[in-house]
Amino acid sequence: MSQSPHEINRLREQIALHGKSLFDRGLTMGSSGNISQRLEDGGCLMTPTNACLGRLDPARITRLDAHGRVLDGDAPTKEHFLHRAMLEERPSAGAIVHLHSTHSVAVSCLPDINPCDCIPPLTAYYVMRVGTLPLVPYHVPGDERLGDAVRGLAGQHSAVLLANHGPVVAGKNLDAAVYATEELEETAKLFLLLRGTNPRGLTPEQVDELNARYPRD
Ligand SMILES: O=C(O)[C@@H](O)C(=O)COP(=O)(O)O
Ligand SMILES: [Zn+2]
Repeated sequence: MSQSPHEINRLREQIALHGKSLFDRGLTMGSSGNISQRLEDGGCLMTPTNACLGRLDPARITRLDAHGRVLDGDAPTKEHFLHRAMLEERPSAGAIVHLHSTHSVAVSCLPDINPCDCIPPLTAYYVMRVGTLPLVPYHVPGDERLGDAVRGLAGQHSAVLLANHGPVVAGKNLDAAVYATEELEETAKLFLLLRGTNPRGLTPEQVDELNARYPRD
């Protein structure tokens, strides 16, 4: 099964619209960040490498087939391994967002975070959208080993934090992936604001109740 050219063009436009919105709000800078969208034929759309998310040309967004071969558009993001790993390990995910959002990156550089879960469950919405957030050990951007490291975690987690780099977040569609990335960034800001105050987070029972009532994709 595959989508019509009209539907694929609509998805390309959605990527460009979300990219501009994220960039305009300072959630990623320069040519940092990348977005992917699963297609029904097993392929996907990805933002091109070195492209500014604020000025994406929908026609130049890369389309890859199910084997990762470029069908059209510019050369894909250097993080194509990472996006493909996340999409392959999370069949329920329709889209992936990676940003260099400042507060999330700041958390990814802290020496004393829990690598199994970098941000505690401070709010209900964070638990509903992100859940647990493991830290992926540092690798050079675009290194295939980043894809392997993400592959090991993506089955269990819809979001991961690349050490000294930034978040990678999956959602059932692009809207959901963007909203979850935004929620992660806001919660990272809260976490940094609250550091040193011993904040009261949600209890394990409260987290369990949220997970039962609002399962993530
Ligand atoms: O941090 C990096 O270099 C990449 O992860 C990134 O954010 C932008 O790379 P491209 O998508 O290849 O431009
Ligand atoms: Zn990056």
